[in-house]
Amino acid sequence: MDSDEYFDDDLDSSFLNEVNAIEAAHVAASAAATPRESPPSRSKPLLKPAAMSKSQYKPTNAVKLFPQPRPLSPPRAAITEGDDSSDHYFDDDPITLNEADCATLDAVAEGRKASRTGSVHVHSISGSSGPSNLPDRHSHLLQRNLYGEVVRDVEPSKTISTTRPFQRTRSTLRQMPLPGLAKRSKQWDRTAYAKTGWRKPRPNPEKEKEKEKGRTSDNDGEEEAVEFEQFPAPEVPVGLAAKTWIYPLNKPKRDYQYNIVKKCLLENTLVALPTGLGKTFIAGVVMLNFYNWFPEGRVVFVAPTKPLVAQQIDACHKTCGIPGSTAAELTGNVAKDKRITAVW
Ligand SMILES: Nc1ncnc2c1ncn2[C@@H]1O[C@H](COP(=O)(O)OP(=O)(O)OP(=O)(O)O)[C@@H](O)[C@H]1O
Repeated sequence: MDSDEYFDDDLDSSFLNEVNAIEAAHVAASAAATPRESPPSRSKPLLKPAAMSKSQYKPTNAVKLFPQPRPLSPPRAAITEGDDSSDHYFDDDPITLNEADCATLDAVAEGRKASRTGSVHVHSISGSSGPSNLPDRHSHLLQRNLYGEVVRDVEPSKTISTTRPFQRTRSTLRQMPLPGLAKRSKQWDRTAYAKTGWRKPRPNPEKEKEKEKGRTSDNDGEEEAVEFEQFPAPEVPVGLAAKTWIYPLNKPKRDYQYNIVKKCLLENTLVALPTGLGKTFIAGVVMLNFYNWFPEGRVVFVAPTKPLVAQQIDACHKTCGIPGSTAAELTGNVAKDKRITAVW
């Protein structure tokens, strides 16, 4: 929208001429009071060629320059064609342009337009280090230092490929071992493991000697492994008490218990029964008969735990009638010298 079209509809030409005359008188008075001087040359980008009038200057398609909008714009009817009196509106504007600056602005606008359409080109602006792709009129785009010298890049900039924007590079940090992880020096051999399996640790003779010393020094507090001597199997004196055997009747008679007891008295027997079916009672009845057959002999009952040993002694006494005074409990808590006196 042109600023000259503001007052075209409502104001007639006589009124506008009158306003124009008043404004011209004010401008002449202010010009007489302060003599006008030509503005000094500026270093910042300029917007209007100094040697061009408003009618002569035509901005390109890329850069369209508009004067600063004003609340009161001169009517078109008051200005005759070819009259340069309207240039004072531009003279009041502190920004002026020369041709080189306009060309620079054109180049910037063209660059922006190209970037919107997607065709991005990165030009090398490394100065004298290589041939520049920019024409001479774009020398203003070169980066310069405070002394006006062209700043050189450390490495010449590379052209970015639009077909492959990202290029994979291997990080150097991955190749370095982490501080918490040690480098693997051994590999797991499954075949060797399948052949050998877990191996028991070899006994250390020095440690065994230390254990032996500890056992001899402290016999009361530790459980020791009991050693047994092998004796020949006893021969049953046929014709004496072995001709008869007894079976307690203080509990209901069960045929399987009775048959197992009879079998155990005549042969070596391994009894395998579910729990709670009276194995302890069967063992007590067998021990009772051998107790009667061999009054000077000894019956040894072996159990894996101390409670089972105590349970068997109680069952032999209460169920089978074997006196408890004749029974002795041998565990690891009993000293070696007391074992002989307790049993034999
Ligand atoms: N003939 C029986 N008549 C009645 N009760 C019996 C008889 N025999 C054993 N009992 C009782 O059955 C219970 C289990 O007996 P016992 O402890 O001898 O079984 P067990 O097979 O030795 O058990 P575990 O396998 O746990 O040692 C006990 O209370 C016992 O008094």
